[in-house]
Amino acid sequence: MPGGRDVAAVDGVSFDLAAGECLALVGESGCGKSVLASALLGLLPANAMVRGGARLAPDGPDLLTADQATLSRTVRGRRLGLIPQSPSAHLTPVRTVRSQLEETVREITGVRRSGLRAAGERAAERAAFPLDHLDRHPHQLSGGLAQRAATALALVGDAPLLIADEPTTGLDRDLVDRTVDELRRHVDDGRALLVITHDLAAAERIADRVAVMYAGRIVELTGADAFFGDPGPRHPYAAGLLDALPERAFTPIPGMPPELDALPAGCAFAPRCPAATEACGAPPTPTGGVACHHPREAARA
Ligand SMILES: Nc1ncnc2c1ncn2[C@@H]1O[C@H](COP(=O)(O)OP(=O)(O)OP(=O)(O)O)[C@@H](O)[C@H]1O
Ligand code: NI
Repeated sequence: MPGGRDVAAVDGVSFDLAAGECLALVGESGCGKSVLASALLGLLPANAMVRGGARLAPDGPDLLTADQATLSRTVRGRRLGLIPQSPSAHLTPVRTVRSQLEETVREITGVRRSGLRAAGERAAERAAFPLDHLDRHPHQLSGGLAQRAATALALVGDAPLLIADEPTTGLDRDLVDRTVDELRRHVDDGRALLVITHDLAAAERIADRVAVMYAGRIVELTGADAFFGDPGPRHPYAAGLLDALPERAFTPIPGMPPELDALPAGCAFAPRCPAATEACGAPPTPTGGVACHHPREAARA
């Protein structure tokens, strides 16, 4: 932070993700979703402090401590793919989309020169990137096209774990559905997907489980069917997110998330929580997937 203060942008987060499973990470802007993704990819700024561990396999290297050479040679793109939140920042500005796709295909899959053009075009098609735009440079692309170019690049490696940070931003609804279906295919082929999204409709369509983040912590982690259906979310913040949807109650959560350098001593959501009690002055211990002193029971029956 400016002025040399430290903030805990992500704190106490723990989850696992199996092959063939999609976990959706949801929560309001600024709650720490992208910082968590960057930590897993070793892409945090050099002055960031990270504690804990993260492994792709029980015998694999710890992603949080692995050196950059190992990460870029053996992990990123091959075992861990990323669809970044700001695709234009991750595309190389001076090269066409075609040349970036072909290079990635060649490096990761070893396709030979004679087959590269066709393989690059197949990669573009997976992300619905129009072939007649392949010879453009990133600055000649709309936000939605840059998003699809980044998605095409990330899908090339068919990595066992794909992290997609807001993969549907800037896309029309039918392209959202197409992208979501392509990502779901990645999961149904036996790979894992961590999808970060504001779009709860997309999360409902794709996820097996849902993790809700608030002020740097996971406040609820549960099955998608239970979350979106019956009995519904148990954490009041998670319930508030769903109630804010136009197709549900369309009632926003009052107030704003706290500043990370001025978190309340107890439950960070208590100042906005309709059900807060004195107990909420102490931090809640996550129990049964919910970090709340007064989780909702099966209230929607
Ligand atoms: N390099 C940094 N230095 C200081 N604070 C940072 C840094 N990077 C992120 N933050 C802070 O960490 C918090 C979490 O940011 P993050 O980008 O992870 O949010 P997010 O949940 O991905 O939000 P969005 O939905 O808008 O993408 C924010 O409050 C942000 O200001
Ligand atoms: Ni983000």
